[in-house]
Amino acid sequence: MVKVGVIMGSVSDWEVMSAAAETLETFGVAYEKRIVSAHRTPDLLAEYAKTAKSRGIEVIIAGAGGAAHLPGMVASMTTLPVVGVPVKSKALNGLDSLLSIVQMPAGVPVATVAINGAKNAALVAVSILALHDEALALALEDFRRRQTETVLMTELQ
Ligand SMILES: Nc1c(C(=O)O)ncn1[C@@H]1O[C@H](COP(=O)(O)O)[C@@H](O)[C@H]1O
Repeated sequence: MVKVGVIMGSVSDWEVMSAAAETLETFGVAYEKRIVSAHRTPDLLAEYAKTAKSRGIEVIIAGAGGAAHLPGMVASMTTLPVVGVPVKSKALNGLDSLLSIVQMPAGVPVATVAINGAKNAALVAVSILALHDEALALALEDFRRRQTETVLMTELQ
């Protein structure tokens, strides 16, 4: 059953957002990926956000660039946790994306990761799901252990 919704404002975001998909696949988390835009497909956005919970989605990862209203608008229409990924823009290097996602008014949160931080967005989703999934929790601990080992074993040339 699909647990995570990975949505993005444009097909052009996929280059960045595919890292979230790959990470979810590594952990065996079922996800769906969709293009949904607050600006270009506002009705679809409302439908997606309002039906996600009843469809069994537990976390939404939303990536967008520039005037990145998508994550905040989704968050306004669901009580599911929404993780926002500011996608690096050409004009302002993603600072516009970051600020428009992170500066939410109190009461409607978007958990915002770094510019192009799609991998970390997936890891946030995994850690949320792991709260009630023992196997996933063990896999996450194992991931962290292996990551630490890799750093400790790395020798500078
Ligand atoms: N920020 C948004 C939204 C939204 O927030 O609803 N919809 C599309 N976009 C963004 O526009 C950028 C350029 O899109 P195009 O490459 O399609 O012109 C993308 O990074 C997308 O996320």
